[in-house]
Parts: sequence; structure tokens; C-alpha cells
Amino acid sequence: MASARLSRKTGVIVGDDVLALFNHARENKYAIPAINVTSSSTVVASLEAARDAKSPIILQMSQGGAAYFAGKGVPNGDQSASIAGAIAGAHYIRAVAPAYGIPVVLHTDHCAKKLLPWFDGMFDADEAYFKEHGEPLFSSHMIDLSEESVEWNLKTTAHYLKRAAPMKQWLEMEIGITGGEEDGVNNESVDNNSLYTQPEDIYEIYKTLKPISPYFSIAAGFGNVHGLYKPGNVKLHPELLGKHQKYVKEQLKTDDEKPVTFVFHGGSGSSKKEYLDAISYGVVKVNVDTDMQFAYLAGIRDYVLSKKDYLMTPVGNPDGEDKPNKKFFDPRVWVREGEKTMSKRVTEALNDFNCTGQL
Ligand SMILES: O=C(CO)COP(=O)(O)O
Ligand SMILES: O=C[C@H](O)COP(=O)(O)O
Ligand SMILES: [Zn+2]
Ligand SMILES: [Zn+2]
Repeated sequence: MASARLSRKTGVIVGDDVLALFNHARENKYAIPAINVTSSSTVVASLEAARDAKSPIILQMSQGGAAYFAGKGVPNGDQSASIAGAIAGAHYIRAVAPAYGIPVVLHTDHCAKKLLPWFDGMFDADEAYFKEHGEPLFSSHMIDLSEESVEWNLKTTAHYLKRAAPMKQWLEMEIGITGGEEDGVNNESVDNNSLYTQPEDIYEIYKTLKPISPYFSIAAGFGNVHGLYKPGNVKLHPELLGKHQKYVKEQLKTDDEKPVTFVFHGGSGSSKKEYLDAISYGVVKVNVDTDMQFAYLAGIRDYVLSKKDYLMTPVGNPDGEDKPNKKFFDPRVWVREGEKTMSKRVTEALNDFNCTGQL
């Protein structure tokens, strides 16, 4: 199968390249993993896996992840740390991505109503970057007003899409609530019905947003939950996405079987079948965070536990009391172990989503 036709084949891609990549994914039934990154280390772990798999990749920063990029010690009451951290992360990713020879979508995750100052700060940076370079700093953002009324969600999303459109910037929006927890918003007790989106809502969104810009996608709830839970506790219904596509196709009277571009949230802990079913109904992006966090820990944890006797003092270990331990406690050694196990988990996601070898 021919790969997506991109004008920029390596580094952060924007505008029509993002559209071409997502269209190619939808037509060829694969999805691109969106990995939540919080540091240069988690960025390189993700890029390395995508490079080795000859795959595109999406790197995203949450509001909390962006603040972490700036430093946990920076006050963030006015979102200034999240703004500065997201911008710093974006410049870092832009600088390093070309070294990996793959296209990278640079994205930001859930932005709820109370976090809109974060959004505005990033948009200011996008517009300043656009003035200088003719493209936005970020490939795309997510706005998540799914806690609000559908009317307000759609009106406000449309407002931001109008701001993004001249830059050909992608906007992901959410309808239907993702359960579990995201960025301090606790949706653990949300009633089941609001976890599933209705087809009429999807058509309404499509009808409102499409005339503004073609660069948008919908994270539609089909039972998705953030985090990892006991097997059986989460009931996904990816077939609902198929119903949405059918309904929108009928309303539009188009031949296009999959007019809508969907995003799958809460990807951790799902089965390969759930991924592939969702992908067959037009999902082009699957978010995986919790599984990556655990994978990153695993390498570091196992290293520390197995090398414990080499890590208690800077000098002196079972090989001799005068033996230096520098080569064991250098962060490039033990942090690297986390990168390796996280990278492996990214490889698994690329395989599960049919993304491997798509370049
Ligand atoms: O949806 C996500 C980020 O927006 C990730 O969800 P998980 O942590 O369940 O993988
Ligand atoms: O919302 C889901 C993502 O997993 C982001 O998580 P976070 O807010 O802990 O960074
Ligand atoms: Zn949400
Ligand atoms: Zn999410």
C-alpha cells in the first residue's frame, strides 16, 4: 500500500500534511498512537519506537504534563507554567524530531472550560509562530468541553476552530464524557448514558464545524475510560462509531462511507479487537497514557531492584568496598532502562493499531 503523501516527511508536520496523514489512516484502516509525554526522556522513548517501526507518531502534552515540562516548582494558578511548559516541549520536539526521520504530530490533550487560559496562551504562541514561519507552533490541539451543554460545547469549539482555521491547525473536540479521571476532572461516577454519544450530536457537530474548516476530529464517547481497571469493568462499544458514520453519511447523501474522523480516548488496557473495530469505523488516533506510564516505570523499577547493592552509596558494592558506583547511578543508565521498556510498549501499540510500516 502506498504511504501517505506528505510534503514534509520528517519532523513535526502541520496543516495539509496532518489532514493527508489522517485521511490515509482512515482509508487504510490504521490509527496513529498518541503518547502523552512529560519530559525529553518520554519524548525520545516514543520517537525511537516509531522510527524503528517506520511509523508516524503523535506526541501530546496534557495540561499537567505541560506544567511538568516547565517544572513542578513553578506556580501554575494562572496556567503560566502549563503555557511555558507546552511551548518549551513544542520547541524541544520540533528540534529533535527531524533526527528520527519520521513525521510527528505535535498535539495537546484535554482542555476543559476551566483550563481555557492555557488554551489561549498556546494559541497566542501559535499565532506568533505563524507570523514568523507561516505555520502554527503545534500541529493540533484538543478542546474538551464535554462536561458543558452540547450547545455551549459546540459554540465554543466553533469559535476556536475559526481561530485555528487560517493557520490550517487541527482541532480535536470531545462529545460524550470519558470516564475515569483526566487532569483533575473526576468522571468516575458519571452515569453510563453520558459515556455514549448519540449520532444526532455527531451530525450536528459535523454540520457546524465542516464549513469552518476541514481540520477537525471528534473524540466521541463509546464507553471510554481513562486509566486501568479490573478486566470487565469497562464496556466499550466501538460499533457505535459505525452507527455515527452511517447516520452522517445518510444525512449528507454522500458516497463516503466514513465522513467523520474519530479519536479513541482511554486506550490503555483495551484489547486488540477493540482497537481494530474502532479503527474500522474511522478512528485515526488512539490515546495511550496509563500503559506507557507503567511501562516506563517497569524498566527503572527492575533496574533499581536488581542493582540495589550498587546504588546505596556512591562508592562500595559487592565487588569491593573501594569500587565506584558512578556507572550504576548515572541517570543516563537507569532512566534509559525506563525508556527501553516504554519504547517497547509504544512498538506494541504501533503493531496493534496497524501503524507499523505505514511510511
Ligand atoms: O485518553 C488518554 C489521554 O487523553 C489516555 O487514556 P489512558 O490513560 O486510559 O490510556
Ligand atoms: O487525560 C488523560 C491523560 O492521561 C492525561 O493525564 P494527566 O492529566 O495525568 O497528565
Ligand atoms: Zn473529557
Ligand atoms: Zn483522553
